[in-house]
Amino acid sequence: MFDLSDLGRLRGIGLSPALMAAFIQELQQTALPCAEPALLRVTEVQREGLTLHDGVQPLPARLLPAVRLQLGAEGDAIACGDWVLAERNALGEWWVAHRLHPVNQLARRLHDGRDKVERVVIVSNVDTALLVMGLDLDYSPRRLERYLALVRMAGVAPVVVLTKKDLCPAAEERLLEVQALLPPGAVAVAVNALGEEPRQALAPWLQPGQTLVLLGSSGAGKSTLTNALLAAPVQDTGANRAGDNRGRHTTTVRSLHATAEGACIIDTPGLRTLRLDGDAQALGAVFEDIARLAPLCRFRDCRHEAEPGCAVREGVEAQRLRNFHKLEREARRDTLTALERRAQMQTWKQRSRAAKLRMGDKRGG
Ligand SMILES: Nc1nc2c(ncn2[C@@H]2O[C@H](COP(=O)(O)OP(=O)(O)OP(=O)(O)O)[C@@H](O)[C@H]2O)c(=O)[nH]1
Ligand SMILES: [Zn+2]
Repeated sequence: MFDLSDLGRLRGIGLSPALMAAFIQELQQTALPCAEPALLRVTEVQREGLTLHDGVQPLPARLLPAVRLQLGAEGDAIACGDWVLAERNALGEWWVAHRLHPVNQLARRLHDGRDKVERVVIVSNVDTALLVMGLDLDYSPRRLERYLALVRMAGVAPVVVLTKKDLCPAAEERLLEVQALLPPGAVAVAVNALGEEPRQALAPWLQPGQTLVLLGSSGAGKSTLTNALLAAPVQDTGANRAGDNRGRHTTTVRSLHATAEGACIIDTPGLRTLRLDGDAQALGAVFEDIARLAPLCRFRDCRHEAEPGCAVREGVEAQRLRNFHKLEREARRDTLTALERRAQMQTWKQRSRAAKLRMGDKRGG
């Protein structure tokens, strides 16, 4: 179906074997939208057009209206990181004919006045989110909890990178403090982002075909870290745009950088201001300690605020609980549109069905 010689190139812009397998499966169930589709990755979304990448060069493209309409009807949109099938017409213009199902999406909520919330997809198909936080004044376990929750609700694996280790005498203690906030299996590292350290410390997440995004406040060290991980330093990421491809081997689209190891980093402005998409229910699930203790509260519907006999207030650090409540309020305040609410009910139902099945398994075995 595809030219296999393309696959090596696509690997360099994030095509993993797992993604490829998912796409093949999807395409076995879908009629091919065009005769000779090329598999390409979206590296930038503009108001009118898109930039696609074939692993060698950026290609300006447009979305076929039918594709836009269909995505819109599903409350979805094309985003940086998406994989698509596109075809070139007789005029040499690229048109996107099909968007392949993303394995995950980081989305953001925008409030439009009082009662309308818009979901904006920022990036798709991400393997790892590097949560970047400086060990200087930027250091805030509460903010980190927020990032961890938001990223995990989107199904993206977090790795915490504490930068400016060289400037912080308490680096080791803070690393321990952060490790205590992590879900099982997640990792935090402390580095001096100005040196070679990041590449070694992050090697497990930089395998060829991996896609990473960096999240963190301004000044946390995201650009410094990106430069430390890239095949060749990008002097000024902002100046390195699509038109500047001077035949270099590495990708030169502004928002997608290849690392020395063959992973790719997506850097998109949308990720810099963060109010990620998520609901209160899902939030509860990613604060595992709270979820674990809640059934032990005296009242079934305990909100862990002022109720007597609250096991959560007893067992969870006050600041962490306060932060949880804050995030929860935020998630609730994001009033959902009717459409979103229906979609959400559907996932909740599926989830609780799956959970019941799991419980049944446990009891049975
Ligand atoms: N000493 C030291 N300085 C660092 C380290 N990481 C980043 N810096 C410095 O911190 C400043 C901010 O780093 P940037 O990489 O620009 O931060 P950023 O997260 O990209 O910031 P925005 O682009 O505003 O989002 C720069 O002056 C870096 O040189 C580190 O590990 N050690
Ligand atoms: Zn309680």
